[in-house]
Amino acid sequence: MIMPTAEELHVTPVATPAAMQAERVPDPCIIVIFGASGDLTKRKLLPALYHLEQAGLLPDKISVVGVARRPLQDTFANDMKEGIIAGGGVDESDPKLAPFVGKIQYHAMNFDDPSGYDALNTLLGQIDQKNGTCGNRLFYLAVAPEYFSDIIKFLGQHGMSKPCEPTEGRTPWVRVIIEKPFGHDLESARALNDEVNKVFDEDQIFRIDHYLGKETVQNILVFRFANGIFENSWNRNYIDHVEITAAESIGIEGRGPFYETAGALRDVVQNHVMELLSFVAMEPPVSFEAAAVRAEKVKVWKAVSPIHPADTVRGQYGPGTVDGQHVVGYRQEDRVHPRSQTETYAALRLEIENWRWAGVPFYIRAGKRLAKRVTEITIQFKLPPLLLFKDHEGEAAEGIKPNLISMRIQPDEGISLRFGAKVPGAGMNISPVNMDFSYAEAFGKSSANGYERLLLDAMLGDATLFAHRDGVEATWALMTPILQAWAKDPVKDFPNYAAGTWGPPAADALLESENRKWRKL
Ligand SMILES: NC(=O)C1=CN([C@@H]2O[C@H](COP(=O)(O)OP(=O)(O)OC[C@H]3O[C@@H](n4cnc5c(N)ncnc54)[C@H](OP(=O)(O)O)[C@@H]3O)[C@@H](O)[C@H]2O)C=CC1
Ligand SMILES: O=C1O[C@H](COP(=O)(O)O)[C@@H](O)[C@H](O)[C@H]1O
Repeated sequence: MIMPTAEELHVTPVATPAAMQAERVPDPCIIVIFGASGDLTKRKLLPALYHLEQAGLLPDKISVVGVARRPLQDTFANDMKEGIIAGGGVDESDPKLAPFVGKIQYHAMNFDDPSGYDALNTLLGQIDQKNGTCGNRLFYLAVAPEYFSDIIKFLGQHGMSKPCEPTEGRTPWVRVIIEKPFGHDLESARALNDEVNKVFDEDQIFRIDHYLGKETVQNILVFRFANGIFENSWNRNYIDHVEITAAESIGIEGRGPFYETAGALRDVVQNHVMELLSFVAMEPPVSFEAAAVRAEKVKVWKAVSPIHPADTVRGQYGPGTVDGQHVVGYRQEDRVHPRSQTETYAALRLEIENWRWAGVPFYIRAGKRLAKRVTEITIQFKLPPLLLFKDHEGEAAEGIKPNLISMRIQPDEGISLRFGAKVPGAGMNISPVNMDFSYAEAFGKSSANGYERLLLDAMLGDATLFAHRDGVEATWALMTPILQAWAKDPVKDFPNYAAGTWGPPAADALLESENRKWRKL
């Protein structure tokens, strides 16, 4: 039988989205990193770019231009080399290292000085001529959020936001990656979106959330939508509740001034945790194209009922012991106010009002200086309707526990399924056991930090794993009323948890009032 072609059927064939193509090498380009002497560039961005180079995923013709204020021309490349070695676990003798470092250069300017942009533009033009980077630019704003607007505005004013004319059949591109936090509440996020959209078209803008670059986060969608057995029970009929924990054992790592204006809700809940929530709760998208995935995520956030302040908990760490070391409390950290009201811990309960999730509580907690570093999503299922074996809990057994799926985002990346098994012996005793998948065991490696994948996607123009304007505003719409309620109601009991513990007792009470408990991690 002769099958009609897509054209004859009047359907547009769906190209494999860039995010799903195995071998993807971007066009020649210049990556311009604003904030190049900062912590993020050295610890994460340059090591990530180097890992891409090692994997053969960068184009041969690529240049990296670091931009910051201090005159670092003589030392910058070497500094970045050290960052790649330390942050990327790279051996100094790696033969690709020196040639890669040779592609990095530095441009000193003040972000608010217009003349610096003219000089930068000239430099980029010269690099194009010399290295054949074809006018393609990826601007990365690895800077404090107060600089986002200025840099965007000046790029626009200096004609740097628009691609140059196509030559030799090639259409050059200009893209911008904007770091988080994208705004500090709904109003400021909207204003920033407006400013950015005045200069760049939406398809040029890549709002980064590095959680989306993590393999384990992307795997939530694969687990749900590439397997036939889970999705049927992924709803209110079978699921009792969902927990999302993003626990860190580190403190604020010298970022006092930033953290004082942020706090846990803004720093990780509005972005990383909301992304996890959307992946766990979304409906299957019609394809893995950026627009389809983003649309389903936004539907989840918009379906969340307003979160009542009584369903939230704030915490701040006091002195304590982490990994056997005494650590200071938040208020004693460098450049933190001695009576700071900033929360280093946030927990909340929310519900998603749609057909799939109505009535299922989602409990979320995130914090610094907790007992251990672990990001995990737990899906707790309902007990079976008939407890056939309830009279058979012998001494050797732990009893009938609900099924759990736990997705370990990091560390020890993997997924496990808890179910009841018969304890060997004459009786009919039941104990919980686990079926476990570990990334390290299955694939011989655990996941990278997320920046590799996202940098590559931005160079390829694939925005699937980046936040869209609507999404950013939808998550801020959820967080802003909580922030406003907290601001009106100063806390009297901070610090209310000791460093190295699991957070304030009120977070336990949030679940206990509904006869539940946080899973022990
Ligand atoms: N660090 C991290 O782990 C993470 C950071 N982020 C986000 O990334 C962004 C950058 O963070 P981070 O690297 O920690 O910040 P840093 O404070 O370490 O770096 C700031 C950079 O901006 C430059 N800079 C500041 N003011 C000016 C100016 N007026 N003109 C020119 N350059 C200037 C500094 O240059 P100079 O040294 O010359 O002053 C430096 O290169 C922030 O938005 C942060 O929220 C997001 C996730 C994780
Ligand atoms: O964006 C941020 O994320 C980190 C946590 O990222 P992870 O990949 O190490 O889990 C957090 O420490 C930081 O405060 C926040 O700004």
